[in-house]
Amino acid sequence: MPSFVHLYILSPLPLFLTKHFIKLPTLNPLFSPLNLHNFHPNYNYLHSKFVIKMGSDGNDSLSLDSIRKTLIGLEDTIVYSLIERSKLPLNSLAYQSSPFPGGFHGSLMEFLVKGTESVQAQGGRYQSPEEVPFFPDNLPPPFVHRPVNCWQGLPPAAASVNVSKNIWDFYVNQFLPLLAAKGDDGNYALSVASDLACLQVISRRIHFGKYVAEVKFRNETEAYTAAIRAKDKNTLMNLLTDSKVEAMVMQRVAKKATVFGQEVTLNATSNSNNYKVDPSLVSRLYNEWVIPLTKDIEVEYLLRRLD
Ligand SMILES: O=C(O)C(=O)C[C@]1(C(=O)O)C=C[C@@H](O)C=C1
Repeated sequence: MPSFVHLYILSPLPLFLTKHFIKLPTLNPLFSPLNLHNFHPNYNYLHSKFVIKMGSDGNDSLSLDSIRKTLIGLEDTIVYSLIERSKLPLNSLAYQSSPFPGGFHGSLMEFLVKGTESVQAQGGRYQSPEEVPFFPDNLPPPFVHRPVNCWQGLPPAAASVNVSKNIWDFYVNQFLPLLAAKGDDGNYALSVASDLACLQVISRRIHFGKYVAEVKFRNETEAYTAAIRAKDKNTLMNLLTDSKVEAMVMQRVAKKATVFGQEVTLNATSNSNNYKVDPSLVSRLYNEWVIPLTKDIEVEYLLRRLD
């Protein structure tokens, strides 16, 4: 004997009511726990193991070629971000420590970067090994969890190495005065926003060295294992160094600076050697800081690879 409840469920009435009168709460799919736990995109169900995916960059397998493609893509972003920062003068007041209302003591740059990182951490930014905050202490927990959890496959001790302090120091104290012209136009917050864009992409590029090191370790496990066990930094550095690739990288970034940074005018007689950012400075950035720090990250990663 069908009850009233049965009739109600079987009738089109619930559908009609839900459609027209009852507003179900719509959860942002980013925050839904279903997004996290039902299905793990890095899990290879056929072979029962995690495979490392590279996340947002479109390359989803761990090979030297695919990682180098990502590094090449990041070159573009680095050159564009340098072009943006070079439009503003140095604005050195933004980098000098002073007391702020509310008890904060530091530079305007530190103040703004800490605040931005705190918001970005909540939005789920620092959840993969290539995304490293400059001020990791007391960051709030994320309320967005990235579904493609690309750190799953890297050994946690090795994945946690970072050179953020060195990146910050060379950028603020050595590189920025070469990039930005002397002067002060009062656009402090804008300058720092541009700095942070530069710093974040440079840091991402350098910390991608963790994946490079992982692939190199997998390709030549025996040789790397011996050097790791002997804690032999020099041998590790020699094993991972490819001077030809380094030379190509430096040439390519200089070329990108000439192509992306040329003045575009309708006047055929304009001076085509007037670049927005000096190509030799971009090459120098890579030669003196980006490549050496990437190699440091690779060595540090390898030293902890077997922990
Ligand atoms: O492509 C590699 O094999 C890397 O390790 C990256 C990189 C670089 O930073 O560009 C670093 C070390 C090598 O000597 C060559 C290039």
